[in-house]
Amino acid sequence: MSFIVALDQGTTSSRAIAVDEKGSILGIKQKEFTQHFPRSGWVEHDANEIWETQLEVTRALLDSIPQDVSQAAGIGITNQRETTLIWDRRTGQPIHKAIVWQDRRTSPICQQLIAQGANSMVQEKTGLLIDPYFCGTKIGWILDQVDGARDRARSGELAFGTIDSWLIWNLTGGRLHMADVTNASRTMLMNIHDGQWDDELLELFDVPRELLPDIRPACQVYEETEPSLFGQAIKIAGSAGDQQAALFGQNCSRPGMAKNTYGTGCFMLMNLGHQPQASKHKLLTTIAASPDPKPSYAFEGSVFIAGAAVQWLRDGLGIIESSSDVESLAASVKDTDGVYLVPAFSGLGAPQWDPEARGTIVGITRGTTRAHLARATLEGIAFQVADVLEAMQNDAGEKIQELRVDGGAAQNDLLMQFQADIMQTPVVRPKMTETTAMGAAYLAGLATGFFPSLDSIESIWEVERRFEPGMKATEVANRRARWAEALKRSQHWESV
Ligand SMILES: Nc1ncnc2c1ncn2[C@@H]1O[C@H](COP(=O)(O)OP(=O)(O)O)[C@@H](O)[C@H]1O
Ligand SMILES: O=P(O)(O)OC[C@H](O)CO
Repeated sequence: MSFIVALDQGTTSSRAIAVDEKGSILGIKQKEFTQHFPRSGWVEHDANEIWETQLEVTRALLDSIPQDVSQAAGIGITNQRETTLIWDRRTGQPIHKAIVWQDRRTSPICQQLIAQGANSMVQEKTGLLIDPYFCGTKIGWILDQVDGARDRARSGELAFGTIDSWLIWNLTGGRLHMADVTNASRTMLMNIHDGQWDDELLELFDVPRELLPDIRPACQVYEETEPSLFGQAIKIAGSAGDQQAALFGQNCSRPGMAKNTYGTGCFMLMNLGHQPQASKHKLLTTIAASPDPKPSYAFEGSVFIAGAAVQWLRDGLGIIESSSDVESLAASVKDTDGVYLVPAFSGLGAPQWDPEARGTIVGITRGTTRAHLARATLEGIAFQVADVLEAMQNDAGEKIQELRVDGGAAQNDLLMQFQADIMQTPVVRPKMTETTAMGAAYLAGLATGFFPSLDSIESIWEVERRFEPGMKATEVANRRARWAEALKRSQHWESV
């Protein structure tokens, strides 16, 4: 029986998953890797460690399943997006650690570009808003900081890539330097209307074209892996940024369908079909993953801190032992007793886009306990998501019928119920929780013919639980007004 391998290279771990033609998972291997925080607001990854952990889990997966490597129909890749890497084409060695999507070091450069009035051109071409989140200013930072890098970039000695590019480069032994179009749409260098690198953007961010990979569709047989890596060559047949892969894995195939992933951050995407609408409410327009050669688009609201706030309760405050303990602790009190927690630990993403915001807790009294803080943390995640949903509905001009959810924190029933209540929209959790990896597996499976058609994958998606909104409208309005006040107090904090 043949199978597909999905490589899911996330912010905190590298994973490999094998899937059969019914969409059942044959095996999963996962390994965490080191997070580097060299300064306040900086986050880096060692790209060699990313590749080594990805290779290790893939080999371990292939060893653990009964099938032989020769039965692997293809590999699909999905990855943390925007994380920026430059390496030497000759040695294959990075010239600097990868600058992670969460990193805020280029905030002053972004503010300068915004002050110059560059935002409207950038938004019109890329669907993005100028922010340190994206690759453009990160590439410039590395080229300016590493001795001789700009000259070497111009002479074609260096290669830039997001993590999809880096994995494919290594999987092919340096034969292929490509980025899939969904990842390329997050660099701030690609025009989403023609799917090409854009000269005006390259000039604005001072990025030499010689650095850049070829842009390829998300669903295509690109190349084969180096035979020595897994004992024999396997086709690399699909690649998408993890949030676009999750939208595809959640079967949000029709315009208006939306999903939200609760991982380190929260990422809500809504299918726009073939129409690249511009947001009026500070959402992003991005390329969606699709087997259709005609480009598909999505609105995205990116929230930087979600599950990471629960990790902070665990590692920073030490008030829970594991992330899942937050649910019982939060459920031990009936409400937050007026406490609001805004988890703006690395600024605010959508819909505020305020890199100067910082985390805030308001409403603390002598009676506040760790349980109230735990509950306020979960509610803070949900309020951010509700703000994004509202912006998305305003942009779309229609109500989103249901929100499909996935990611680590989507397992938290209390959070999901509060989410449905505060958005007044049903929340639907599927049985298959590995939607990101499944999205990559579907892309590779469709490109190789392993999955014969879109219909064959649609039947794989099934509901596990539906959370119906139950809170009274007056209470929702009151809670959201209080949240808006708390949010105001966190904004612009660094520049106050
Ligand atoms: N039961 C839970 N309640 C709330 N948060 C949780 C729970 N379980 C896991 N998390 C959070 O989910 C995140 C991990 O989810 P995952 O989807 O693996 O994230 P990522 O892909 O960003 O690494 C962590 O930040 C963790 O704190
Ligand atoms: O690796 P994740 O799941 O935290 O996702 C990160 C996003 O792709 C960042 O844009």
